[in-house]
Amino acid sequence: MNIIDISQVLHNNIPVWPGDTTFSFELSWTKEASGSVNVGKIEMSAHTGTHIDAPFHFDNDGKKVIELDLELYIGPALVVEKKNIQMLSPEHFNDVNFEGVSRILIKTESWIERSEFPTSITALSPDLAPFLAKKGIKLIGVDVPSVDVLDSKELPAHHSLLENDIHILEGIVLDSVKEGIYELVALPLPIKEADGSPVRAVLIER
Ligand SMILES: N[C@@H](CC(=O)c1ccccc1NC=O)C(=O)O
Ligand SMILES: [Zn+2]
Ligand SMILES: [Zn+2]
Repeated sequence: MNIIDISQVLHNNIPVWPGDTTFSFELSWTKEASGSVNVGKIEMSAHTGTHIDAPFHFDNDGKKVIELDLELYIGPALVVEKKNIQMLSPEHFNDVNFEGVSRILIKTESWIERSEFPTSITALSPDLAPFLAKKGIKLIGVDVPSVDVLDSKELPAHHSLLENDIHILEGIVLDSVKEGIYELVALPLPIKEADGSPVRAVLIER
């Protein structure tokens, strides 16, 4: 089985949303101190690295991570390249064949220097969601930290995706992935109350 890891590596210098909790992993007990084991402690924002958004992230009445259907995060996914576009809208997807897939992963390559949080990214136009929903899409993944422009407070793309029943995967790494259909596995952790969750996202070549 050929597995392509499309997850960002979590480390103590991983960039996070400006002002958000920084990522930290440290040993709270060492083998030397405890006499038996190393025990790690993690502190992080739910929106660090490769992660999913639960609707509760931007809608107080929205579903939390624990309520999400795991089927969304396992199954065929189409990878498409859409480079050098500021705002993706339906016209950019006229050439795409959506047959047999309910998940689409977009390789924008608009965040190249991943050691720093980006200053601008390819975002989604709010009218893309109804278009993708008509094509049968239930999950969208992007290689950037957000589906909206970074300074947006209204988050029109997030809301439009939710209204159209499309779930969000952010921060995937598609640098070495070619266009085509793969099996995606990107399961969120069952964190009660969470608005999002880090995932280990992989593509399986078929
Ligand atoms: N929408 C972004 C995260 C986001 O907007 C955010 C994350 C942490 C702290 C503040 C944020 N947005 C503030 O306007 C995401 O889904 O990851
Ligand atoms: Zn997020
Ligand atoms: Zn988001």
